[in-house]
Amino acid sequence: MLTTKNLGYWYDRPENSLFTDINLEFEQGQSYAIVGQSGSGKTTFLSLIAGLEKPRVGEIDYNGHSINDIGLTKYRQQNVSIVFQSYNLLTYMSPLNNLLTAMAVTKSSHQGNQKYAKDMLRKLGLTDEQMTKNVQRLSGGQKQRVAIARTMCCDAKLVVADEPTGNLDEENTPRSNPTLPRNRPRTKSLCDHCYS
Ligand SMILES: Nc1ncnc2c1ncn2[C@@H]1O[C@H](COP(=O)(O)OP(=O)(O)OP(=O)(O)O)[C@@H](O)[C@H]1O
Repeated sequence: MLTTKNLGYWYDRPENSLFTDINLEFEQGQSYAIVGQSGSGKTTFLSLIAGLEKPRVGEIDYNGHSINDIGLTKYRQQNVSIVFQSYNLLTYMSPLNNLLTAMAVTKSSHQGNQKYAKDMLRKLGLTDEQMTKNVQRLSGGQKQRVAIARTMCCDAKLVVADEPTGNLDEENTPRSNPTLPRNRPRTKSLCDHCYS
């Protein structure tokens, strides 16, 4: 379980806090959606629970241990996989090599298993031809699907996805495609002025 305790964050000055006193519990095996207006701090909040940034105030516990005490790098390496808004793919490589590299770096149980990586890319709708050409030659939606496939290959205990379907068409989003995960997210507003 992941718990946030009185979480607060600001970039420049404390009086410009993006959010304060965020107390949430995320249970194992569940999907959650964080919703809010543009600029309300969703990406910032995700970067805190992914261990990319330290909170200014409060604490994040993972299975009863402060992620600060675990060490943010260790916490990330052992538990977290991130689907970034901007994909963060290795642009000089093919989709397949992106997956194989991530599987090696994270010591995935599927490390070195090309068939597993290819099957995952196929599941996400990439053709055999697309998976071996440079990722720079893919569309935004195709890159996003590679980023999702990469996450699925890495045995992560916690997947943090920032607008993972933002560049996908209707057919490739869970709402309209019954073959994609349909876990209904529990919706929570990030802060008072957000809508849900
Ligand atoms: N590195 C930074 N330095 C200073 N301010 C930042 C930085 N990153 C984000 N901000 C500001 O913090 C606020 C929240 O940004 P964030 O990206 O977390 O919002 P968001 O809710 O994810 O937005 P969107 O839905 O538009 O992606 C914004 O006003 C943004 O300008």
